[in-house]
Amino acid sequence: MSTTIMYGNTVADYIRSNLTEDIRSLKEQGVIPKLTVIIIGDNPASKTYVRIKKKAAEKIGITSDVIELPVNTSEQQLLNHIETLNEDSSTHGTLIQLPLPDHINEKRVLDAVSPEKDVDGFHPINVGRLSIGQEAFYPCTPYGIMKLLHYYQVPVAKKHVVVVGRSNIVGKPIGQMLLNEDATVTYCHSKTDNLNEYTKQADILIVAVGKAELIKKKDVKKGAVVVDVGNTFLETGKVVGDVAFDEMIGHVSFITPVPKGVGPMTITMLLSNTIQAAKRLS
Ligand SMILES: Nc1nc(=O)c2c([nH]1)NC[C@@H]1CN(c3ccc(C(=O)N[C@@H](CCC(=O)O)C(=O)O)cc3)C=[N+]21
Repeated sequence: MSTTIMYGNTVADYIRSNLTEDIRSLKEQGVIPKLTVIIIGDNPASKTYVRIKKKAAEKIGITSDVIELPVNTSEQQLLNHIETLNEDSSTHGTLIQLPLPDHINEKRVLDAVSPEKDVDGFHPINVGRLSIGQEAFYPCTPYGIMKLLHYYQVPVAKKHVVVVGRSNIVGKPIGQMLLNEDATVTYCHSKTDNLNEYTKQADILIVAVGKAELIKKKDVKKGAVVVDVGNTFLETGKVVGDVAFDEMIGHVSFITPVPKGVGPMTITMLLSNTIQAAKRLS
């Protein structure tokens, strides 16, 4: 079995070069797309991600503002910042970096972002629109996975997709996007008994759990397509996914690596959503 590695960074470069065209035509109309990221506290992983987002935005010509707030910021202060951004016509996308500190209610905060500027696709309006197949901001990671599967021409209709993980950010929405493309979808999660009885049945296996190398060769059908959404920083500084990658080579038909797999696609779809927001708002 020959294994194709689905490189997100390659697809990301391709999509970003198309986005550059969109930015050029927006600029001709006098619109400079702008993304504002709010980060609270000093979680090192969050800081890394925010740095990656800012750099990627500026590289293709999206203005990027980062509002850094101290860890003791109150929920009300955060809501005030969000309200200011909702009213600010120079900002098209607002992203609240997660996770938030424990004293802040995530739901109230995400609900406060204007759905028109919700480039993360986390507002209930956008979640609802996705679930009934309407146009919406799609959450960046699952949206990026769909683009990756399309780019590598992986057929989805009628395939049995097994999603491991049921987060609002990845697991649930990727299942819905695949359902919208006529896949048969099974969700597994932390309370699923005998997980590998399900994973072994997958034509396409999406793993979004956050446990380093949870999924081994014995858990995956020969010739399956594997998408690894994990991103665990080991103490050695290495980043690994939820799938034991090396064992899968020669066993599966397609697989995403970590790093350079889903991560760069997430960032790319954030840029794409920001440009969409700028187009719709201007
Ligand atoms: N409001 C919000 N929106 C998010 O989209 C969001 C978030 N909060 N909180 C955290 C997660 C995580 N996330 C990643 C983005 C890029 C990489 C990425 O590009 N990773 C590189 C490796 C990173 C490295 O090498 O340091 C790669 O996979 O090649 C990973 C993870 C976005 N998230």
